[in-house]
Amino acid sequence: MIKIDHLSTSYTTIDGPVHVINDVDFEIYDNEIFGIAGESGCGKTTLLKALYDILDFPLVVDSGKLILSGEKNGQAFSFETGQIRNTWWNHISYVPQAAQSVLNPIVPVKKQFLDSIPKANITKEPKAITMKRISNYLEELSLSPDLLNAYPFQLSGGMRQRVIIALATFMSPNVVLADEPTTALDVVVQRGILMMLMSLQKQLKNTMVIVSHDMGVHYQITDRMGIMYSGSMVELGKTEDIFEKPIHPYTRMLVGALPRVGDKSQKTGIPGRPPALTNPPPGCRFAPRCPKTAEECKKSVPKFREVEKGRFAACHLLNRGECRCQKNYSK
Ligand SMILES: Nc1ncnc2c1ncn2[C@@H]1O[C@H](COP(=O)(O)OP(=O)(O)OP(=O)(O)O)[C@@H](O)[C@H]1O
Repeated sequence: MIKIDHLSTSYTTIDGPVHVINDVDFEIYDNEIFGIAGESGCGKTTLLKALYDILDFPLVVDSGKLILSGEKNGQAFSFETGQIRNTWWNHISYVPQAAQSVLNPIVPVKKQFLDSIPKANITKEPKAITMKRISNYLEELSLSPDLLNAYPFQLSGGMRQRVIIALATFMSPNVVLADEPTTALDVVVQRGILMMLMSLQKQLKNTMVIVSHDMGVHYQITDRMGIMYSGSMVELGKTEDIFEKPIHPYTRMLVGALPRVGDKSQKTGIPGRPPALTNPPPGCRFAPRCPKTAEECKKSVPKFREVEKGRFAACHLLNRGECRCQKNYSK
């Protein structure tokens, strides 16, 4: 499980701190695919970096912490912010954005695989055995072991993405974080990557956290999801509930903008733009774009709270019983 405990982070810039994650507080459970959605620049990648403990200058934690805990091979573990990096690959791994360009193009895949295995694990067995395990693992993922002798520049984008996912999951980490795993791939390859992630999660029975701005990706593979807006979590719940009964006006507009089979009505985007994180409005940050803005929304920040069991949202309208939407999207 990952507990995100009232986490706030900022980037240090010459013009002062840019507050990107603001009092984010939720849990990601064991054995689930959790999605994080939201417009470009809302802080999805920053949150994922914090989950992976890439909290290096200029990104700093202002308050709160993260706890990664669980059990692996019968052994309980618990790591906090600052310690999580000591267990990279073993308990948590990361498929970064634009992962296809993460592999060194002129180093054979085999060497990159071996380099990714923590030293403590690799010295326990002869290299030939490790290589055999890697080959077997690739075969399990329907990838040819011949890939190990290839250089990344010889592989297609989709194949490089599969190799990165294989690398990230080889040590059976409890948590795999994937940032936009299907971006920049054609739809057929995208589907293959999504299927690969889903079947890996079933096989490893671990937790996957998928960041994507593509609501279709969340609809297809996530069990629960969180919607971020301007550095905060505005809604969280089971994916099917988010699509069927969105609560927050932002989620309603996101879901309402999706094309549906048989629906010929013209789709409109969300008017306006998210506020600059350097100069956000007081109160609810969505208020300037919200069709239901009230005076209260302009003055105070709505609390992110449990609205019904397992369902969280941050909206003043909830107090007035107005934040409900008709069933409009079924899974
Ligand atoms: N190193 C940095 N210094 C200052 N600001 C940064 C830095 N990195 C990111 N930011 C700012 O933090 C905000 C959130 O960025 P982040 O990459 O987390 O968003 P995102 O939701 O993942 O966006 P995208 O979907 O486009 O990847 C953006 O406004 C971005 O400009």
